Amino acid sequence: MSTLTLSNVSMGYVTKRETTLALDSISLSIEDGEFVSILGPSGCGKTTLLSLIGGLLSPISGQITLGDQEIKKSNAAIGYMLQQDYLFPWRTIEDNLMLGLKIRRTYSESTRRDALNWLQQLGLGDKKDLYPNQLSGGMRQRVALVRMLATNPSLMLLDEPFSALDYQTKLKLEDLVFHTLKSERKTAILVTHDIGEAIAMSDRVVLLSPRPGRIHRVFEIPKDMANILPFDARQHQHFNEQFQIIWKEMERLAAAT
Ligand SMILES: Nc1ncnc2c1ncn2[C@@H]1O[C@H](COP(=O)(O)OP(=O)(O)OP(=O)(O)O)[C@@H](O)[C@H]1O
Repeated sequence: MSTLTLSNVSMGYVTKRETTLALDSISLSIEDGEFVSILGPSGCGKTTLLSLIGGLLSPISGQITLGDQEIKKSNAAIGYMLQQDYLFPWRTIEDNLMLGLKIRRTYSESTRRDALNWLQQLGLGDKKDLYPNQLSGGMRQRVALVRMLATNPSLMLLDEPFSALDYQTKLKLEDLVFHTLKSERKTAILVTHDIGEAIAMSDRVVLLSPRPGRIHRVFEIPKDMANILPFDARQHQHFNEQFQIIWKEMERLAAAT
C-alpha cells in the first residue's frame, strides 16, 4: 500500500519584494488506486500542489509521504502528464519514449518492450517511426500517456492534460486515460478547470479556496458514477445535480473574495 499523505503542507514563493503564500496548511490523504481531482480558481495553487507532490518543489512547512517514504525530490514512482506533450520534434515517437525512460533512469530491455507494448495497446503501434508533427494533438497526448505508463509509476499527476484538445478528442482521451489507469490500479491526481471533467473522472473532487489555497471542501462522487467511464458518467442521472452543487460552491467562493 502506498497512501499519499499531505500533512499541514504550506508553500510560498519568495521574490525580491515579498513572499507569496501559495498554499496554506493542506492536509489530505489519497488511497492506493484512488482518482482525485483538484479544482479551484486561477492562481489558487493547483499546479504548485502537484509540483510539491512530484517533489519538484519543497514545502516551507509540513510533510508529504508516499507510503512510508517522505517525498523530498523527484521520484521514479511518480509520473506526469501535462497540458503540453513536450515531445522533441526532431526525434521519432519511439526515440522520444526511449529518451523518457533514460531521463528517468529506468531504461532497460524490459521497459523498452513495455513502452512499445503500451504504444500498441493505445492504438499507436504503427506510428513509432513517425515524428511528433506527423501526429494529431490527441495522438501526441496518447504518446505522453505511454511515456508516463512506461516508467510504471504508482502515482500519476495529471496537470490539465486534456485542456488543449478539441472537445471530442478530449472526451475520448478522458475515457482512455480513465480506463487505463483504473485497470492498472494506478493512483491519480488531476488538476483541471473543468467541473464536468473532475466529476466524470474522479472518486473525490477537492475544491481549493482562492490564494493562498486551502482545502475548502471535498466532494465524494457516488460510487456508481465514479466507477464508470467518464463519458457514461456525464450521462448519469445525478451528474447535473453534482455539477450544480460544485458550481454553486465555486460561485459562493468567488463572491466571497
Ligand atoms: N515561480 C513563482 N514565483 C512566484 N510566484 C509564483 C511562482 N509560481 C506560482 N506563483 C504564484 O503562486 C500562486 C499559485 O500558482 P499556481 O500556478 O500553483 O496556481 P494555479 O491554481 O495552478 O493557477 P492556474 O489555475 O491559473 O493554472 C499564484 O499566485 C502564482 O502567481
